[in-house]
Amino acid sequence: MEEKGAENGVAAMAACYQGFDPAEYLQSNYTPPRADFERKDILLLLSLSLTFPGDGPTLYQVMSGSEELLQDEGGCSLDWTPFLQHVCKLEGRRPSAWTEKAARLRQVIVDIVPIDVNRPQPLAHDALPSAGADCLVSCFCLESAFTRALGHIGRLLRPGGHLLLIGTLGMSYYMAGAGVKIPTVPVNEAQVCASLKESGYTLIRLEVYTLRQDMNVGTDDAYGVFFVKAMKE
Ligand SMILES: C[S@@+](CC[C@H](N)C(=O)[O-])C[C@H]1O[C@@H](n2cnc3c(N)ncnc32)[C@H](O)[C@@H]1O
Repeated sequence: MEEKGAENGVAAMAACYQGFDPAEYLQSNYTPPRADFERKDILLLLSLSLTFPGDGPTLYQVMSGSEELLQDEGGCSLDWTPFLQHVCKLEGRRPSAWTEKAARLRQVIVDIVPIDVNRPQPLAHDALPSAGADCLVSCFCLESAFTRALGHIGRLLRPGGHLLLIGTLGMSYYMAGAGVKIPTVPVNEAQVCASLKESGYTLIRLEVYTLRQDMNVGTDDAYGVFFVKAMKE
């Protein structure tokens, strides 16, 4: 009975995501006031970047981890150039190095594979080396089933491997397109820590950023963002 309920929940969520509009999502979350390179307090959001589960339409995660792409091969509307330039700056490179970084990104992203964090085995069994990945990076993707999803993605990591996680605090929904309201599980800092522990991770570092009033753009009800570095036990 419980299993059937969970299956229905997953199916309902999958139906919601049919309406996910990448252009709207990027406009709401990756343009000012939420992404503003003039403001020092927001830049933290971009400085912890590397990738993995549920990247969706965004690329900022992979810019530092390897060294987006570019406008518009997939019909995506956001110009990632300022993000690339900013990551170069954070890394101490000259801003003009962004073109090299973009080229390198194209080289090192070898594949994009489907993942479903609701499944105990989220990736196809041969998508990763059998020992597991050294590092997983997940940004704003586990909110639909936080603790369960944390446990599932942990199976992709080798023991001693690292998890870099970014997520929202207190968010019960977000708008992913006109009229597309996606329900999420609101968590607070204590719940994040407890879920990590329950799922077999050792917390190394937790940072919290409280969203400023002007960053409430009406597309979700989050009060903050957390950044976690953790190790799989
Ligand atoms: C809020 S968006 C985050 C997009 C992007 N990672 C970012 O940092 O802005 C949520 C993402 O979670 C992905 N997602 C939703 N359900 C998922 C699931 N069961 N497994 C993996 N990813 C999922 C969606 O495709 C979407 O890209």
